[in-house]
Amino acid sequence: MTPAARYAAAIDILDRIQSGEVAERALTNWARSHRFAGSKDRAAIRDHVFDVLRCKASAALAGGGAAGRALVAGLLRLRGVDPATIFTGEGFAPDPLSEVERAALTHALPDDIAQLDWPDWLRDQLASDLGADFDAISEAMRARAPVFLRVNLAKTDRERAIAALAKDGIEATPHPLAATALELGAGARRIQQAAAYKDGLVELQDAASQAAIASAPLGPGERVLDYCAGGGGKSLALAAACPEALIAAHDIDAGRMRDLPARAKRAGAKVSLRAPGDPGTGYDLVLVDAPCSGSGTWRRTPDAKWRLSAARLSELVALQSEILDAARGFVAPGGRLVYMTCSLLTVENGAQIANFAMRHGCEVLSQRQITPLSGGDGFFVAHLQL
Ligand SMILES: C[S@@+](CC[C@H](N)C(=O)[O-])C[C@H]1O[C@@H](n2cnc3c(N)ncnc32)[C@H](O)[C@@H]1O
Repeated sequence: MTPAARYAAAIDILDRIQSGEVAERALTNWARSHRFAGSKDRAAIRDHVFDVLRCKASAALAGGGAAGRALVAGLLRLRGVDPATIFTGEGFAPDPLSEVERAALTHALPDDIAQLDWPDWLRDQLASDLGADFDAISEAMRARAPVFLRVNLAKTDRERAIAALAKDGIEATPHPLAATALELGAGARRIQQAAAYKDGLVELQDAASQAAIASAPLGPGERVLDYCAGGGGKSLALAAACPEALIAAHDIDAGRMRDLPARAKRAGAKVSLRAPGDPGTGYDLVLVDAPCSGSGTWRRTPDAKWRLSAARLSELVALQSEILDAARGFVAPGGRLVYMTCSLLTVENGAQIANFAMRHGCEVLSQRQITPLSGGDGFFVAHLQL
């Protein structure tokens, strides 16, 4: 496909998303009905769609409308590319711009246009929560997120992992957020085919998650429960950080942990699985990586940004509070609770923890809000002494 034809495909897919289809499904359905598109085409089209979704409101303003054509033309304009060079109508390129469309592309844009790319109902809350960093974070959230790896210290070290990745043509550099973090450059898309990945020397994990795990040092023989383990990313990171700790993984949905045994085998990690509703008790440390808005990860899942509602956020806050109360019961006397979210919102983070500490009269040992200004996702971690 030509570069312009890929934009035409993105317009088609954006129209489907704008009419209510979930982004991933719209991309899959498009690929199924356009079998001629190769993997490079599909990757480029996906990038265009996600680039627009990250900046959907500002692209709509710049392009003069909310349909796929206006969104793509608006994004090109925001990037300093003349949309007329893509909308040529030649081959499979989008049809030429009409006069009305051209006129819509000329009006002036506000200086603080990045602030538009938050849901309207959430903007003031985020502005208040993020304070002086609001503008810079608004801008950062409109760019693609880097790809990060966690070096599996149980099998290798950072320098050897970098050398192993280089053999497969993948460029990796240490990232300051965590001692285990590598940021990928050229070749990042091939990571799952790389020997270093297949051999468990590295895992895909955001640098901010790695920093949060590094803040929870474990001792040999300590009993740890990863209460909301999901796919097990945090369990594996804990096991790599302290192979002598006894890690148990639990999730209310056993299906979410389906791949964990295979991932643990590849990583050479020992993680025992608990049945849903039977997490066990008497743990030295209970980790709650809670279900949340995901607002810190919206660079990777921009569709979710526009789908979150105020009602859903309230439900999540109530669920986090219930989960924390339940998790408290699994901690041994004198043990610790570590709470994490990939959210930027105080209501899910600092306020959630302050309420919990007040309800149960426990001490907040530390808390940290990581933002995309550090390079990784937005992430929150708090340590509580019970
Ligand atoms: C943010 S995800 C966890 C991600 C995971 N820790 C990782 O690193 O890949 C939150 C998880 O909490 C689980 N969950 C939701 N409600 C729960 C509950 N009441 N008790 C335990 N787990 C729950 C969800 O099934 C989901 O897998």
